[in-house]
Amino acid sequence: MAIDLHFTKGQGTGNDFVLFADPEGAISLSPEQIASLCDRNFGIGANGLIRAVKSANLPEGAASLAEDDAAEWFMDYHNADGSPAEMCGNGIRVFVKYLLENGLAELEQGDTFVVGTRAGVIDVQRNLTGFQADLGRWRLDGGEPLVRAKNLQVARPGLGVNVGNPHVVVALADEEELESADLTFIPQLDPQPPEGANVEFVVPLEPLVRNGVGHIRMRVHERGSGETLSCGTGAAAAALAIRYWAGAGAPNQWRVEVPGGAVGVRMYATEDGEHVALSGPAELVFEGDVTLV
Ligand SMILES: N[C@@H](CCC[C@H](N)C(=O)O)C(=O)O
Repeated sequence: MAIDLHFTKGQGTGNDFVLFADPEGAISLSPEQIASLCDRNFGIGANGLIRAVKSANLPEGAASLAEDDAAEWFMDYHNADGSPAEMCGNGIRVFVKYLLENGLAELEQGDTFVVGTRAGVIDVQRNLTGFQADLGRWRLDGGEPLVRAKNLQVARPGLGVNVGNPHVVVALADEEELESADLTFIPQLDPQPPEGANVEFVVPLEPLVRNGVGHIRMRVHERGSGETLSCGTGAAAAALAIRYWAGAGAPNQWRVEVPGGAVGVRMYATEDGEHVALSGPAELVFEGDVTLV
């Protein structure tokens, strides 16, 4: 049966998404249908697909409502290849912007909007550059696999960081090396994490710390999507890894440059452990209608 979708294209620092509203949870797309919508040659083109669905109307939403009954909306995120992902740091800002612009939610300055995701309930607030999302408690997870990428002469030790979804961060020598890495191929991890991982290649900028803020530049190969212009959770993982390697005295606030712009990362203590928050812009670009046959 054909499926008619009214969609919106959105982006945050060049990480781009196809969004559509399905409050009742009535539209179930196959991985192949999602991949065809995200295809840049044969579809709309995007790094991922976001379905806005009421938490009450999908099985994963029950955990969100149990965590916080204000989590009315669930961000059902899929990568460009159709695989589901736990979280998307750039996507959640675009998701909230989409709900607000379409009159599906309200958010006053200073208030917090809560969103259900497969990584738990995420708090989002407006700020000067767009939105800030509290990604919650982060953890070192995934060990220190060796990372190989085309054009990098030797394998490098990475650091596994989980910020709701899995990442491996690798520090490169300098910007020349960062530029020359060929990310059209999936970076090889040894050992390979069973769930796969997003892989961030990072260099510190000079000077690393300015006015108490750390500065790094990153490129990313996203699990299920390939190289993208930005990855919000990846930026958070990269800042956490660089701070870990830098040791005591490293800042808790970072500016992460990505090919599509820059995002902010902040680590702060809470009663339930250290959280990491991500801030950056969100933009809705165009709308359209598509029929999936
Ligand atoms: N681009 C996202 C991350 C999207 C999910 C990721 N590819 C995964 O599979 O974990 C971001 O901005 O965080």
